[in-house]
Amino acid sequence: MTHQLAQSRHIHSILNFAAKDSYPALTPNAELIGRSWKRCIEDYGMDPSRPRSARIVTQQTLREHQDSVDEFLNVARAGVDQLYGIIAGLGYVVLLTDHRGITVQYLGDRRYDRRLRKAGLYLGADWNEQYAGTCAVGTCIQEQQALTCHRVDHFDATHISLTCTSAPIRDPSGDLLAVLDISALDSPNARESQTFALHLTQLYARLIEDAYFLRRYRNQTVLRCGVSREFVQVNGQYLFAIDEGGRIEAVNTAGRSLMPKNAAGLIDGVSGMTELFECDLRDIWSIPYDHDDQVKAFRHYANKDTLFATLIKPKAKPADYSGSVKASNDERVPELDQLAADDPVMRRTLSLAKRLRNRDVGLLILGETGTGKEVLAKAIHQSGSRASGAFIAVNCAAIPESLIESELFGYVAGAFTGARAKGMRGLIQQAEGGTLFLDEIGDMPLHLQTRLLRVLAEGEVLPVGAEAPIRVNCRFMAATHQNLEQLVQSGAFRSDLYYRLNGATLKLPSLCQRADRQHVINSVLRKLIKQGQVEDVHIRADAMSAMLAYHWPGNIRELVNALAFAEATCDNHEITAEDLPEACLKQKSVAVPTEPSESPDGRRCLLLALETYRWNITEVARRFDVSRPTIYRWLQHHDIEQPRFLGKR
Ligand SMILES: Nc1ncnc2c1ncn2[C@@H]1O[C@H](COP(=O)(O)OP(=O)(O)OP(=O)(O)O)[C@@H](O)[C@H]1O
Repeated sequence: MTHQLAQSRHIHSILNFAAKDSYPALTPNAELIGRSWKRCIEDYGMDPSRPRSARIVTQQTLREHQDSVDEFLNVARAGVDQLYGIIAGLGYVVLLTDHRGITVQYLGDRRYDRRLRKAGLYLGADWNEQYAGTCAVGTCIQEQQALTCHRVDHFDATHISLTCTSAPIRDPSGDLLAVLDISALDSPNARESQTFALHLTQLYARLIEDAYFLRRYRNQTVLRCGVSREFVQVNGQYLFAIDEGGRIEAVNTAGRSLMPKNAAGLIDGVSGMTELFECDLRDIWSIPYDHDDQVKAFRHYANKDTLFATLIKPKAKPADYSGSVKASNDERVPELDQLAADDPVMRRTLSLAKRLRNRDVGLLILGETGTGKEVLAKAIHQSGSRASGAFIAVNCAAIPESLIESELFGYVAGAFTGARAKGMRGLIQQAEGGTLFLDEIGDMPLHLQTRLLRVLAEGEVLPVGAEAPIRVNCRFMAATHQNLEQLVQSGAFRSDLYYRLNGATLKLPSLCQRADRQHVINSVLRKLIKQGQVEDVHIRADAMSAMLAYHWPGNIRELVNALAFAEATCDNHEITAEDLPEACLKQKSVAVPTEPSESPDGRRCLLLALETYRWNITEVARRFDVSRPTIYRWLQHHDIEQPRFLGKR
């Protein structure tokens, strides 16, 4: 049959499907492929009689996608190379896409470059289902499971000679991180020819996922379990990153299958190893790290299966954290590392903070109120070369305008009525040798911005009433929840001061957007216990589920208050959902909505997405599964103006 004839038959069978709503062939994937075809027709409005050519994104877009999974790609490369070594001779290519379906790593035979590129089996290819129709990568993203999309399983007639097999790779919080795919331009008609491809892709997806898990938790003890004593050290499939109290910080996909879940699919009822296995803490810590027989047997509480476990040691900490000017993002810096677990935005923020902690560039920290801007500034100060100096925090919004000047710059004796007889050293001088943190910098009056600029530009301060300036040597960090660029545009903030302060921008996501919310909740509680602000309590799973679902408008500050409240009201040292403030139980998360409704939450949610994707309307449209015109309609509806300074994307 000619390719053209095959294409027109395919189009006919899809039109037939659309009329009858049943997938034609009896295949193991029939239901799943049928669901995807339906999405293509009904949700994405695709027309099967209009095949589309493969789409390769621009170099710039590709780089943005690669940058966002940079650390993961470094780990994955070895797995992709190995897999390609196995299948290259069989005519396959290997694609690794991010969770949005953009191919960010690729290996294929250079001799067929042109054909492979044309077919979309290439670096930068967009295999999102909404663009490419039913295909292995896109449908794997939608269905969150491994599959083979063989020849006429594809929706778009352009792809019906391809055979493609994909498997999901998840991050340690269980969210989809990437998709591993092997594809070939031509293949035998029989679908069974791809059974091996499916197993191989799933195996390598797991190996890459686990390598990334071990990399992310290399500074923590990992309990590795498996069903075979002999294989547990080389291929124990269940991984649990644990803290010194045996509490589970993270779990890989296989490990998650051992955990009890509630109706919403959230891990429920278990927060520590001793609740999962019939053992106590001594049993776990008595597994010898450096011994011939490093394996111990445990029984699972629920299914009574015996699993064998081994411990993987945390990597040793470097002897000296301070002093080195060059910090790589791999380096462990405890003050900073403890602020986040596995959230991509926080990882980028902390990696930048590590690189810049010993430099005197101005840092601008952006985030909603209560997201921990001051905590981050302090951690940077404490982990940097100015740690022996003072950390002085000034809230520009909290000091009355009439006092800011004298508070910041100080004054000399007799400078004004009511001044202290001996004069006063201002906060800038008090930060000598250390760090001055200017919180809510957007509230600084214009005339004081001019004076502050002089301090930053010339390194000297002129106290009120003084005749000669005094040299100062401190680092400046500033923070705001406002849009400083917009304030600059409107003339309310000096642009020269903005550029001085903004040597680098560090972003803090709101708590409801963070993928490591569970880690934040646990670490805030541990900190409160350590500081003696609350007694030693344990969070029960129902309370944890409620807290994970709540949208935390007051961010970590609200979390601190909620935990303190819950500890005060709970019995038996155990926080249950009933002990939480009422608000936590009423409102659910707005972090992953399907559509911004007319409510204020809908507006907030749209704004969050716009900010997350830096006003890239195409990305935001993709995020909500709608078209670009719909996003523009929503902007109009919610009266949201696109900031001019970003220009059109
Ligand atoms: N990682 C953390 N661990 C424990 N507590 C934290 C953490 N981050 C923030 N907090 C607590 O949350 C509260 C708010 O933090 P912080 O003052 O740093 O936020 P902020 O963003 O500067 O707030 P604002 O914009 O209102 O000034 C404080 O009580 C702080 O101790």
